[in-house]
Amino acid sequence: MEDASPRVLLYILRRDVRLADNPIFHAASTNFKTNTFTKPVHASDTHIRNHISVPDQDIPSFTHLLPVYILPSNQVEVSGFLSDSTTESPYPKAQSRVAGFWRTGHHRAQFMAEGAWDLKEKLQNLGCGSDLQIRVGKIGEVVENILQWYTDEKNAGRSTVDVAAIWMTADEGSEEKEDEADVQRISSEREVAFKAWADEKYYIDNRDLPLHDIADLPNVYTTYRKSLEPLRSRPRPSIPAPTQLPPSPPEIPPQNHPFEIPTSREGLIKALLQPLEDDPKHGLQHPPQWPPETKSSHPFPGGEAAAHERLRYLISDGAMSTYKTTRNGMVGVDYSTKLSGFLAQGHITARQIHWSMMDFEEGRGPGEKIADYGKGENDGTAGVRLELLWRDYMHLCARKFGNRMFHLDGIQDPSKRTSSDVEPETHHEQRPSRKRWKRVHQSGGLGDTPERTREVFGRFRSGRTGIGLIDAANREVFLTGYTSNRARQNVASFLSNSSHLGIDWRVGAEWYEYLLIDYDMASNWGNWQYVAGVGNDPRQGRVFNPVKQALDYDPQGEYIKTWVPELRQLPLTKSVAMKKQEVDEQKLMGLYQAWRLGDWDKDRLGLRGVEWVEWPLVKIQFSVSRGRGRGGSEGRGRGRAWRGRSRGNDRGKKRLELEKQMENVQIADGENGG
Ligand SMILES: Cc1cc2nc3c(=O)[nH]c(=O)nc-3n(C[C@H](O)[C@H](O)[C@H](O)COP(=O)(O)OP(=O)(O)OC[C@H]3O[C@@H](n4cnc5c(N)ncnc54)[C@H](O)[C@@H]3O)c2cc1C
Repeated sequence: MEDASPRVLLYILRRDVRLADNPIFHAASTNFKTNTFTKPVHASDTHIRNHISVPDQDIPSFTHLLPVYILPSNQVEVSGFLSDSTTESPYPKAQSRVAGFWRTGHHRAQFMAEGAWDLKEKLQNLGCGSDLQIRVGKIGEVVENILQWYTDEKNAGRSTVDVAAIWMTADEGSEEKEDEADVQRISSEREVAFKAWADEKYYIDNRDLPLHDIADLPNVYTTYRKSLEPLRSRPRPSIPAPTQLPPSPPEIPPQNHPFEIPTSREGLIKALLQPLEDDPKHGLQHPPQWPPETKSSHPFPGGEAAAHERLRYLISDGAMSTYKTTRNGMVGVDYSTKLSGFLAQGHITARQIHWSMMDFEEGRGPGEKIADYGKGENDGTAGVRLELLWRDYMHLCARKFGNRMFHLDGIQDPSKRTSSDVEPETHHEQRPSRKRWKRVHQSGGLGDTPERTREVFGRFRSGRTGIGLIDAANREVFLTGYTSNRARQNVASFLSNSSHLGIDWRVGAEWYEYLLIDYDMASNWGNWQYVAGVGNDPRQGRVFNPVKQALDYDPQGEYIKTWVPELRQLPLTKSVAMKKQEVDEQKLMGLYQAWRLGDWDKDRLGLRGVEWVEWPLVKIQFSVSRGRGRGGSEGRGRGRAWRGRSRGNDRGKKRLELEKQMENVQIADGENGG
């Protein structure tokens, strides 16, 4: 006679919070006894894969599915979930290693909660008894508690449930790998089958890469990209969303003491945000304030539904097709896709984005009114694919270099490099000596003091350095959790480069980890390293001149005025003839660095005596002249020539020809540093 006891498949979710294109949900659906799998739901129906080959021995016999989304206590502060406010959390605070910031801030915490709740509702709406459980704690401990609870209940005669297997999706970070190893060990100790599934949220499936060993990954993105072109033919088909799943088990283990899981989306958000409210100012004397009439560039809630809504909009409104010309923008919602947060949490996959673009390119699905509809790959969709490959590349770099990503010198240890690490055409065989940074807890040996470095870093975080572009970007990211790639590059360069602040780049990366809605371990730490010049790329970092960059990418001062409202009333044009206005170069330079404003403007704007105006952290000498070529050189966006030829760049070019006189960068210090 068949054993009638419920057999549970336990699915531990981390950054795979979606129903569609999720191999685990798909396998649970198709291998469940009453398999009634029917129709997929998303636009890429034509490119779906209904059968994924999983060896039979990997599929346990199960009758119920228990999906559990765990908020890991080392990355997300969980003390807001304590059932009794007088109890202490058993876990150390989820704070960063170097600067001690919370590791997950408001913006991402809320986005994650929204994503989890969206999936919970999706599962419930399948109407087959499925649901998502949310738990907090150390992942291994949560799993152990679940297994122990079922054992105890069975021993006490209150339940007949057995856990048949544990499945989870592998992830790249070292902490994630440790959690996976813990779960595997616990499974093995308790003789429960375990399977770590490949993470399928990337553009090119790892199993299709032309790499025998991760050590073979080229250290230069361009080399990697060229080895994979044409990119459009690379992604695997996506997997449809199941319409039916095994039900949740009859008994479900509760959240372990001393925590309690709220029963509403709002309650979940509140519990996540509560510990962060203790110090809403982050120890900053002047935390950024929301500027009047300013809208976020990232107004999207988290979740699979919102991700697909955004994707559909990008395609049907044409923003995907114009991406190449708008991607260097900084103001508004549609200059770039804003899909990064969804990708980071696994609310959507890169190949789903690819297949939706493919539908458009081949004249299927939404977007009929757009000129490029049905005309194959266009500059915009090709540009998005290139970016998605950057994301893949960062994640592969994380695999190749592992924990070295977090070290001050990154992976730039000459003794560990081989000649094949060097990009042949750039002839950078000679590695420069190690870089040094000003440190926040001890002197970096550069005549700096940690007190002064902390003070400067505080002004940087507050958006009060005196450099318009940097201040706008830092205020924006603080208030919204998002800022453009262009802004991020400038900010990272400004913090870490010795000709500007020269501060330990890791505290910048930690600050971003805290703030970013789209924080992704590999993309964040990889990009910071890349700009700081400690990454695998042979060039020694990207030195961006934020004044020249503002002129190229914010030629009308729109971005700076959006986030630094103190400068909004500064007129940037002057009359040169009847009805003829011309850019007032002097004023524009004053917008980019307010110390350059004349006394009359300072008085009029109420900026006289204001610290970031009168005592900027850095003064960049930069002048404008007519009819002369641009001088100097600087980091170009990740070496992609076309990125530099932005819309803003062309406009700026028409109006102004600049001569860069950058040699004279002064780091304001001591008495005039404020
Ligand atoms: C210092 C610094 C820190 C960063 N931290 C993160 C991070 O934590 N998480 C993150 O997703 N991106 C990070 N980026 C990369 C990039 O800035 C963001 O991915 C991008 O701005 C997100 O906006 P979007 O979705 O509109 O991007 P789009 O321009 O629309 O690009 C499409 C997608 O491509 C991917 N992508 C684009 N550029 C990069 C890149 N340089 N590296 C990796 N992936 C890329 C993203 O997934 C993005 O959603 C960082 C960049 C810098 C310079």
